[in-house]
Amino acid sequence: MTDFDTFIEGLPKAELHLHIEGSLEPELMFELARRNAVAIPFASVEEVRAAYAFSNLQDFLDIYYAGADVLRTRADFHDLAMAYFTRAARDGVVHAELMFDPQTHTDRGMPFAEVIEGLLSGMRAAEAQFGITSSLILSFLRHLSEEAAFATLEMAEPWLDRIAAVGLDSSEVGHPPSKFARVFAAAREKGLRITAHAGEEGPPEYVQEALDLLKVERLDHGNRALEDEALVARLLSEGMTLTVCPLSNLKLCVVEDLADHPLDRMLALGLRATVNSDDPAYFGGYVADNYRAIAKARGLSREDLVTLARNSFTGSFLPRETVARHVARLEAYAAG
Ligand SMILES: Nc1ncnc2[nH]cnc12
Ligand SMILES: [Zn+2]
Repeated sequence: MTDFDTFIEGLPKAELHLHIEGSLEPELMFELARRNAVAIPFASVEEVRAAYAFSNLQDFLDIYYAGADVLRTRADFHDLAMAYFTRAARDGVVHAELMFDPQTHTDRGMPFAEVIEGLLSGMRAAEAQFGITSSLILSFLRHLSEEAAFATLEMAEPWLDRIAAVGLDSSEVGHPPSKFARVFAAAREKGLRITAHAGEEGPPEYVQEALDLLKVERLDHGNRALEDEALVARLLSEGMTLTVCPLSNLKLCVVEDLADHPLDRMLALGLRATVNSDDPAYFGGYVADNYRAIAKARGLSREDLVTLARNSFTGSFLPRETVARHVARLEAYAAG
């Protein structure tokens, strides 16, 4: 490992864009399939990995939702979360804001309580074992209806003090943020923070809608915002954080090659970009792999990496004082 790799792994960082269901490694998928007597259409871990060749977001989502079917109990969600934190600890993650998709589970008969209590239990165990703090982002599936999103928000009511934010994910094109304006207004009224996927495959207009109608406090992906100069100016003036996912962008063909990735252009423009893994079990890398891959592809400097890590704290939903503490520790690390 080079000094640069060691520097990346040791860099204290927050992960702000991670779908916990997307951290289900094929090995754990097989273990859970066996434990829960669920049939899966693959003979081996290698066969599962070979199936992970995607030409767009929908290709991936089809296999991602199918994979989640092995998750059947509270213990499964605990184990899933702990597997992620165990891996993230090695990558210098000190805080993670986990997205979860309740509808993927409640729609196949799992009680919301089992899902969230399993995750919360894994999050407590990770804090005790690794010192990693975390929070939850309840993500609505945008290919489903507004009514279904409202029902999910209602299910979450008893746990609202343990949910930091709501998000919006799944198939973007054809499901603009405007479809969920009323649900997000209700979530804001309940004191939840707001984020949403926009501009991954969808046009700049979807980013505009996420800002105007959902009132997002940060933007998941946001790549296509770069197509609109006025929108970039607005993101700059609002100090918006973008949760960028380089390996995801490569695997879902948002970019053809990492050498074409716009991350350093975002930084040069002054946008508050961060680096994240999105669905690491499906895209071939956890957060430090993403830092390494994009640093190599775009020739990022140590200073750029420190900026990315700093943005991960300032863009988090943590209280100001906690952010300041993390940033001070990061600056001390960067100073050597
Ligand atoms: N990259 C992504 N975009 C939209 N929805 C998702 N769900 C999980 N990963 C996603
Ligand atoms: Zn995502």
